[in-house]
Amino acid sequence: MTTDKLSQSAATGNDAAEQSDAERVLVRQSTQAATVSRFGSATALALQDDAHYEDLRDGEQFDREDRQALRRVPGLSTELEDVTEVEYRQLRLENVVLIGVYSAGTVQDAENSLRELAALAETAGAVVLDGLLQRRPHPDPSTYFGKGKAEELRDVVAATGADTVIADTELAPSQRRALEDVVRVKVIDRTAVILDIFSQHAKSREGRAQVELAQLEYLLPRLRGWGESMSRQAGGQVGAGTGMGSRGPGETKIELDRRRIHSRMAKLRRQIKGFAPAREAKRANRNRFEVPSVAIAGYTNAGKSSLLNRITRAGVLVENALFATLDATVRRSSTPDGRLFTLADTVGFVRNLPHQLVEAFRSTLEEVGQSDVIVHVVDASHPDPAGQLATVRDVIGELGARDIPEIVVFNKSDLADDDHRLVLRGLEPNGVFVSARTGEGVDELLAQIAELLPSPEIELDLLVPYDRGEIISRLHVQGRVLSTEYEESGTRVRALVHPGRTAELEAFVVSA
Ligand SMILES: Nc1nc2c(ncn2[C@@H]2O[C@H](COP(=O)(O)OP(=O)(O)OP(=O)(O)O)[C@@H](O)[C@H]2O)c(=O)[nH]1
Ligand SMILES: [Mg+2]
Repeated sequence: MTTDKLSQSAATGNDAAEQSDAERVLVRQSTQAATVSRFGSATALALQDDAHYEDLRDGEQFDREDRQALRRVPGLSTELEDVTEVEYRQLRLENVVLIGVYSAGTVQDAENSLRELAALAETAGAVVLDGLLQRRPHPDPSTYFGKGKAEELRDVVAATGADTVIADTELAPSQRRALEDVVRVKVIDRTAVILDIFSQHAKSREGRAQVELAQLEYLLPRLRGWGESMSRQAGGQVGAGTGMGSRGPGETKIELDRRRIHSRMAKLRRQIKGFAPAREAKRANRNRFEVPSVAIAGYTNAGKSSLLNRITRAGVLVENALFATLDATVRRSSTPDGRLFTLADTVGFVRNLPHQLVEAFRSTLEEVGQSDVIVHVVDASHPDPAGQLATVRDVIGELGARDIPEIVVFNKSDLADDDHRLVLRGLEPNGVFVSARTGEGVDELLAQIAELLPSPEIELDLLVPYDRGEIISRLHVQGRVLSTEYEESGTRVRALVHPGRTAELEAFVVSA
């Protein structure tokens, strides 16, 4: 990563930058229809006017004049006269053009997907200059866009001064190379962007190891491609800072042969396995004391961390960016009737989540698979809540967590008007409308959690000596105390406890 790039992406995390992003989005939202993108950080696409939006809707490329009228970052064209120019190009902020292919009948979906790609690109630190959709039954096997459109794309790239093209679906290595040859700038795909975001954000050692593993997995089949056009274009400095999508596991590693990459991957896998026992121990500890667990799952940017903060005042990073959370956070909370439970924040889901990451982030998502209740957060202000619900449920299914009781939460309900609420109700009649921002619905959510949490069910009659006060407190928190009497030798308690806890209480049981 270059210095420019560093300070640029660092800036996206600070308050001032976020503030101005938010302001821009707010301005826009007040002037546009409710169905328009709410990806807060997708300001580049968002700033484009309605005419442009309509054009995207048609899937047709708008004409040159219109395009010239779009917001542009001033600068020279970066069309390559010669591949050696690339080093110079690296010093600049990445300016990207997005491309997507959709087949008939899925215009809306293609649009939302491209909008989401814009948010992803911006989260990764790029500036989105333009977005082009082409309608065709399948992406062209050789250049993704058809030949004619690929040439038009080359003109758009030249006219906008873009230095990177991002395709909305995963490109075959050969497609990427062929398209690069046509457009003469770097071409990457959605998967590369997501991997890049993860590599920027992962903080823990485990998270970093998992991201590197995912990157290597992605890279492996593309080695030849990188060896040819990319290493030429990028001067071979993949890890050293060719920017988005190529901040890989490092220059030398790229040049390693497959076998050495494989052995690096094996090492990472071992490392990751090594992290598991600590996590397991933590979880076992929770299980031993029978603290039930709740996992907050949901689409990226739905407001999961905000909700966790609202419920537990945890101070977890909330950011109007995708994938703000990449490491699991677990906090304690309690039901209105005082029972303790753990609440886990999780990494956000996204459509077309690179399969390498589904695997790699299973550890974070394990919290979901092992929880007693899943709080499934949906962004009530999102244009495609049904798509979000489906994507998240697919992954929940893959985790083998389908049978875990689920509470659907429509968060950001402060942004949803009555009509929108009606639509959401239709999708999920039992959904709870919540706003992490205003606090609306949070009590109702807590009440529902309390209802679904496994409740203590074994009734015990105990006599607890006065010097074992901690047992009484724990019974209050983890079980349900039915009656208390103070006798000469201790406290006589009738309480409901979880099956797993009876053993440690045996010594205090009063025989009938
Ligand atoms: N208006 C409104 N905005 C909200 C609400 N909850 C969250 N947000 C905003 O939505 C954005 C995303 O919130 P996060 O809590 O980071 O979302 P997340 O689901 O944890 O996102 P990732 O960790 O990136 O997957 C932030 O800008 C929040 O301020 C809400 O109830 N109302
Ligand atoms: Mg989060």
